[in-house]
Amino acid sequence: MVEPTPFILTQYGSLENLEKYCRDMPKIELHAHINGSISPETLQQLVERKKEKKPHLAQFTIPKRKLDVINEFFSIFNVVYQLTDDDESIGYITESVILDFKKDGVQYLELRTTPRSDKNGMMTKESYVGIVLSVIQKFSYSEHGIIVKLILSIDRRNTLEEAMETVNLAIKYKNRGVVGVDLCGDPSKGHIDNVKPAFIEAKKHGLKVTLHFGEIEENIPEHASMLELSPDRLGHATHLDPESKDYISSKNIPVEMCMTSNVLSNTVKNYREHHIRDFLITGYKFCICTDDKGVFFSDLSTEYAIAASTFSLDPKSLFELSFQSIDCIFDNDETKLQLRKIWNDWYSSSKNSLLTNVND
Ligand SMILES: CNc1ncnc2c1ncn2[C@@H]1O[C@H](COP(=O)(O)O)[C@@H](O)[C@H]1O
Ligand SMILES: [Zn+2]
Repeated sequence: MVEPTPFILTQYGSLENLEKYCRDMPKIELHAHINGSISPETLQQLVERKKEKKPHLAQFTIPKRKLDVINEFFSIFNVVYQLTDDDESIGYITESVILDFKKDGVQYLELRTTPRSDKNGMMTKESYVGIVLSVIQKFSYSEHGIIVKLILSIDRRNTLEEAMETVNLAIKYKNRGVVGVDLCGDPSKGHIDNVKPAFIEAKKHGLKVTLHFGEIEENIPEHASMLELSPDRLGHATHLDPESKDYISSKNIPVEMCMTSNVLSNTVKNYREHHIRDFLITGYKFCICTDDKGVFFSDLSTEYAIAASTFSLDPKSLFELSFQSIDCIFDNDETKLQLRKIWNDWYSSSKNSLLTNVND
């Protein structure tokens, strides 16, 4: 994974130094699905809570392996959702996921999640959003050193009615932490056109839009329709047709890059062939993200370390990548200014000897 290449050893001294540098550096996470980001420890606690009522879940753990095809990935959520099927567990996982990111040095976090209801009407999509937001609102930069915002996800299998319900919640809670909407889910199911009017409605109300885009080659025929929505960011953008490439470069659309997620779900062969390579060459904008740090066992600082060792990125280049993510956030310009100051202060602080060496 993180290789101690001669470049890394020259630039950072050791692998441990690289990992420490990546942890200490202020970071931004813009592509993290709440239910895919639950740590193995938190998942175990959920199993303990539920196993009396649901004994079939007692042995559940997330398997650590590379998938043959990405479709296999989504069945994991059939089980995870049985562990997170009430307001209390949703609040619990939201808090633990935020604390995990904070511990890893994330200072601005956009979580995303698909509102769900349960069969008995105890949890509604609105109560789901309400509980996630109530946890998010507990965190402030002045007190906790992290800003957290929310994106509501629409699953590709949703009907237009379901998608509209999610967008209406996003509109209702726009000034209470929701900054945008997302299209996610099994890329081999559904079609953008089934839910497109919901995204048009979201845009009309000033919400930002991000779309999982080109995760598999079969998604290419949908690209033109997706780009008509003027998305503010794209997720993955692994398989790009020439028109999408032109669009991304001419409009400078940031792409959320999730290396380990792509490699383990087998949409990218290996780290070296990850399309970050092309983006580094062309200068297209991207931000390093995790996608599902719980399912893929890789936190954001590890993703930065993997990028450094795969593409020979020195400390200054890594910092610049993190700094560039500030331009990609969905929150307002005031927050961007605040973050730029925090990042610049960290950069100029002499505390980080690695960076000082590089600057000298
Ligand atoms: C691996 N690449 C991916 N591609 C597409 N959708 C993904 C995904 N990883 C996760 N999700 C989406 O996020 C949901 C879980 O979090 P939430 O219940 O929303 O918090 C999954 O059900 C799936 O729809
Ligand atoms: Zn995703």
